[in-house]
Amino acid sequence: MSKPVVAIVGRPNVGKSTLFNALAGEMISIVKDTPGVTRDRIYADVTWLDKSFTLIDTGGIEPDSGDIILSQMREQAQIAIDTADVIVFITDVQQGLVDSDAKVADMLRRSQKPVVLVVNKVDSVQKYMMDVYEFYNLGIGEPIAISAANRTGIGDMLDEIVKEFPEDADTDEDDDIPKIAVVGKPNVGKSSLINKLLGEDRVIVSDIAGTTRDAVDAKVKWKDREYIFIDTAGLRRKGKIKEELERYSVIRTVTAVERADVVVVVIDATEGVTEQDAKIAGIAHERGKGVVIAVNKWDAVEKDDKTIYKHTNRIREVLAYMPYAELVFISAKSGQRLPRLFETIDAVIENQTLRIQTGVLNEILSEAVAMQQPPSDRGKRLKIFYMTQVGVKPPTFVIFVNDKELMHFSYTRYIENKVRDAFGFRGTSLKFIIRERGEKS
Ligand SMILES: Nc1nc2c(ncn2[C@@H]2O[C@H](COP(=O)(O)OP(=O)(O)OP(=O)(O)O)[C@@H](O)[C@H]2O)c(=O)[nH]1
Ligand SMILES: Nc1nc2c(ncn2[C@@H]2O[C@H](COP(=O)(O)OP(=O)(O)OP(=O)(O)O)[C@@H](O)[C@H]2O)c(=O)[nH]1
Repeated sequence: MSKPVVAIVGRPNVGKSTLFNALAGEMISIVKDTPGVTRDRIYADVTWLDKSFTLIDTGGIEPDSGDIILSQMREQAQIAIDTADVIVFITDVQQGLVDSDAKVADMLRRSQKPVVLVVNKVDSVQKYMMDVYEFYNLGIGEPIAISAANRTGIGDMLDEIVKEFPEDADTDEDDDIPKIAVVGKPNVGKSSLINKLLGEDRVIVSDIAGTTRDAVDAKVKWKDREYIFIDTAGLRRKGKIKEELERYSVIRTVTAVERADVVVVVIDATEGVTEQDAKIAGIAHERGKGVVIAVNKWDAVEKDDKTIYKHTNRIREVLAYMPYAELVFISAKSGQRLPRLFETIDAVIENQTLRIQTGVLNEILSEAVAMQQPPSDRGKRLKIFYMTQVGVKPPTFVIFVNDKELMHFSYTRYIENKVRDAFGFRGTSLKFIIRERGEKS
């Protein structure tokens, strides 16, 4: 099941960043070791009780004349309507209810998306509670009073948010069909790839209306197997400044990746791999998705017998945090090696759901421990009791030890490599959880 997406919408200065940081700072579990992934306030992974979601900030409004603010708020709200499962509309009790709030509330109400109305800066309940009731007039439900700065009311707000999540997002009738997100920088050939897949005889089927306004999911059949391709191309929205465009395309990439089983990161061979490619691939890595790097426009590269090695090495270097990623050199234009792309996607799907028996895992583990002694600290040596696989997508393992503090990142990496040597797991990240024996799961 893909994680729900929650978007924050609100006027400038109502406290969106403060709220975002409060949520992102304390309750998120992020993988911090992905180089090349800058974390600004565009998105964060939040966990509340037993629920996780992706929080996005559609932000980026310049405080300016009233008219511009309103039009930008509409734009922001539209992005939220397009991409989110739940919208958090945040207002400010100290500024009071203003006209643009009412207009945006109308828009949100018409979208029929679940909306949680939040009134911020209620630093004192006594002082402001009467003013909070005024926000009922927006007609989008009961206002929840919070103070983002003091971190009060946040739990109640999160309760309301998670209540709105779809019971089980698996109600989709296409749910057994693997979902493949095609992501990448502008102009790398994402649309060309999807068009090629749809255009050839062996691949047509239908277009199904996507969940979002301008993303179209395409159902593709290849060798009797169906796939749903999630297209993120054509993210250019007219008349937008560069920064805003970037934010929008990050949001769209994150939400597409969230829905996908496997992510095809398209890069442009004629340009070579860049930091921006690393950032985009990092979004898939952090979310534990299957990853295939499609090196496109291979037809346009002048080649000698070393070209492919040079490209491979360079990509491995820039994407060093995901050595497991599969590489395929393709041409969306000529269709070259598209069959190979499908074969690779199939293999990655299989690896994402591969389960290894505990007995077999522990044979690998004892061999690994015998070959390289676990680390020790101040006379105390790490003891590894056993390991077991507890999940898939991505394959997740728990290693039971005597003392968590003694388990170094490098030793976990060593065990990961041994597991990979034995079982491959190409194309998928692996997750390791270290637990002390006796600790509850
Ligand atoms: N009194 C009070 N002030 C708050 C609270 N939350 C945020 N603020 C203040 O409100 C101001 C705006 O907060 P931000 O979080 O930057 O607001 P924003 O909505 O992200 O603003 P933009 O980036 O312009 O869209 C800052 O000075 C915050 O310190 C609160 O709960 N109480
Ligand atoms: N030589 C060559 N050119 C290609 C190939 N694939 C795409 N192109 C060209 O690259 C340009 C961009 O292709 P698009 O498919 O529009 O790229 P995109 O990633 O969808 O771009 P956005 O919509 O901006 O995100 C076009 O001029 C294509 O003709 C390829 O395999 N070989």
